[in-house]
Amino acid sequence: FYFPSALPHLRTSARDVACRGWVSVDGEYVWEDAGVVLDQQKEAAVVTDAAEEKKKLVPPKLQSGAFKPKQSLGQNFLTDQNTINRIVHAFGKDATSSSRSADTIDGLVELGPGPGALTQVLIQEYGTEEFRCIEIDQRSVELLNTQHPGLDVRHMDVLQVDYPSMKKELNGESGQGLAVIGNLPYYITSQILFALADASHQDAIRSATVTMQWEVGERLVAERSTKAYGILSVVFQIYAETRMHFKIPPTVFYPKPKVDSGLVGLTFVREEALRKRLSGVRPRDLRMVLTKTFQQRRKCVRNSLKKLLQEELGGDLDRVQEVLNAKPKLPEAVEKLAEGGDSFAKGQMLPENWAAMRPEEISPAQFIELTRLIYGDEGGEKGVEEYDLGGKVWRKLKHGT
Ligand SMILES: C[S@@+](CC[C@H](N)C(=O)[O-])C[C@H]1O[C@@H](n2cnc3c(N)ncnc32)[C@H](O)[C@@H]1O
Repeated sequence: FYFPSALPHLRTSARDVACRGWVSVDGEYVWEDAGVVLDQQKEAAVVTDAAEEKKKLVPPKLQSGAFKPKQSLGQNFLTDQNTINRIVHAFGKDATSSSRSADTIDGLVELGPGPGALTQVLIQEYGTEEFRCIEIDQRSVELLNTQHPGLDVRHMDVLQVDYPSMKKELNGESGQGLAVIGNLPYYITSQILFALADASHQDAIRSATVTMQWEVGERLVAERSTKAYGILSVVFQIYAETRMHFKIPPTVFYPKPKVDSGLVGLTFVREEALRKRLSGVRPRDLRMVLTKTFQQRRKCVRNSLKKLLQEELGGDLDRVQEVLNAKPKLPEAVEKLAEGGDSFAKGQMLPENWAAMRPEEISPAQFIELTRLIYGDEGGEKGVEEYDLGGKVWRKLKHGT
């Protein structure tokens, strides 16, 4: 940032453009803004090129002293317009990529808009009609209501959002699903992501473009046999296509976090495709297998699953041995998919020595087969097209009723 005192030689207007930023006053940070910005933005309205218009935006001004960031709410506000624009651009790509047919976004949800750095660009690009914001801090709700009167800002905890209802509200039963964006509060990143996975059981989520601590992002996109590979990798690589867009340094936030961040994009597979991937395996059984195996990631799955199997099979040791020596076999439907070239189904078969493998060596698709060996599947009455995938499987129960 540049500050007026450092730029005495500039013409007033040029200096005013440059002198916006956080300045320390009496040991407290306040947002300094020269006041000519709004006029300049009005002038910019004559520029017809949308990208050019975005460049003219500046992160929102906060009333000095009125909105001190709260660490307890994970408040690290974006202060760099270029980063903000890049995040919104990546969001557009995630929300319209491959697995969904329409390329228009008809339900947009921002999680934790704070003072509205992303919000104002999103409004410029997509309008307010099909846009919802979820924010727990009343100060931000008031600020956004004043600045964007047409916008629907809900004062609530992001972990209590009912995404399927919101999808119905915004785009009816048959819509494309919600496109989610957020510079997330890092203290609840994985709970937010798991809530999205749960909502995707009802086809409510189309995509999520979210910032997070760099290391958490690495786990989401990690390949097997790497240090970062774990439960997050398995779950989200089954439920979505995941990508790391770019690294975000601490310097573009106020206050600066102690860690690097990353922007991660998830394009959720549609419910129908998710059912094909799970092929009758219940998500809650998968969760149990993942928890038990990754709890002891150095051990082979034979050892970590023995106890689970004993519990499940009422202590019958012969049955336990039988399952641990079982030869994997794909269900017919999955075999057909694999023959037809479905790349997920192709990689689903477990090798014969599966019990001697460590969890980090087992791919997301193979974890589905491992779960089938332990728990069986819903091959029964309802068939794989209809069985209940569950409402709150992945997210911690303590966060909801
Ligand atoms: C990292 S800040 C991002 C703010 C703004 N989007 C930006 O980029 O400058 C996270 C935001 O999430 C909000 N938040 C924190 N916990 C929340 C919760 N449980 N439910 C809803 N919003 C929450 C904070 O108040 C804050 O505004």
